[in-house]
Amino acid sequence: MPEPAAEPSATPSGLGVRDVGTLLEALPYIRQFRERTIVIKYGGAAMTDPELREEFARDIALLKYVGVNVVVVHGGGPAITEYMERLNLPVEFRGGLRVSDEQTVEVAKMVLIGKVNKDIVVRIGRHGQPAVGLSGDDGNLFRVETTTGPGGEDVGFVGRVTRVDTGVIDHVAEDFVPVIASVGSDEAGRSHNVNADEAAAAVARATGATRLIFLTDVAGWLRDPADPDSLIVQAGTDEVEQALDGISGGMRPKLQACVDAVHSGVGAASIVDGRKPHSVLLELFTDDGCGTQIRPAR
Ligand SMILES: Nc1ncnc2c1ncn2[C@@H]1O[C@H](COP(=O)(O)OP(=O)(O)O)[C@@H](O)[C@H]1O
Ligand SMILES: CC(=O)N[C@@H](CCC(=O)OP(=O)(O)O)C(=O)O
Repeated sequence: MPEPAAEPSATPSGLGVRDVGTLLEALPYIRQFRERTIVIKYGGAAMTDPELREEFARDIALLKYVGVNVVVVHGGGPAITEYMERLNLPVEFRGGLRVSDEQTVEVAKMVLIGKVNKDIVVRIGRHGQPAVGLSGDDGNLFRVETTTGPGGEDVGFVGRVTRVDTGVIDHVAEDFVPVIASVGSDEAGRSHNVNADEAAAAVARATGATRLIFLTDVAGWLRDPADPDSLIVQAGTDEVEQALDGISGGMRPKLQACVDAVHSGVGAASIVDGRKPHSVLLELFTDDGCGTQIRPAR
């Protein structure tokens, strides 16, 4: 069979005009985000599929390479649940937060810091940008306070981030990509489990980030959670606040985190589909973006 004819406008490298167009479209955004801080919350499906994990690491390496001060904050809820079940420990969520006794916090720390964090660090490093793993305890990064669920439910040792000391992030980010696991301690040194969406918003706020991006396992904020085509492409913080009471599951802490971040000066917060390869790059470097973007109220 004859070889398919090359696109008439293809260059000797095989790149077509359309690909060059994508690069040109990205250029003003690369310029806009150069030397700016962008916080990426990593979790959900993008973290469970090995191929997507690799693509994510490559995208983060690329961002650092083009001069973006990229900071990764990660969760790993499904991995914690898997280990809890292996250890025959009960798994319970209230208001989107894991009910965490002392043993649960211990498992969360082992899984997030020991396993998930190191996996991300190794992958980004293999793509040419050395990364450094941190938790809320490193360099006194987070101070937390015991919190309750959204309806005042007792959830045990779950922490609300009350202070972020960005010193360690600033030092690390000079040469490395900081990768932060969402655990921290209170004033008395007691370890707490922290919802990673909330940790990401706290980091974005404290670092004065230009953008905060959440990767998740749906297309974004859906008007109807059962209808994947009902994506809300853009919303003001006021619209999110009006809708919050009616939103269930993990989308609630995510949208709350978007609102908190934008209220505290982050330019925009986005929720993008982590099942789609390169969703972070599409959101940052294309005119159409990808997923839901939350902006200050008009
Ligand atoms: N209106 C909504 N739009 C999108 N997802 C929603 C909505 N309401 C509830 N959800 C649920 O929120 C989930 C995403 O939150 P979560 O599971 O915590 O994500 P992650 O693990 O990626 O942080 C979705 O898989 C979906 O089941
Ligand atoms: C208090 C609380 O719920 N902590 C979360 C921390 C991990 C997390 O948030 O992971 P995802 O972002 O992957 O959901 C948990 O234990 O699951």
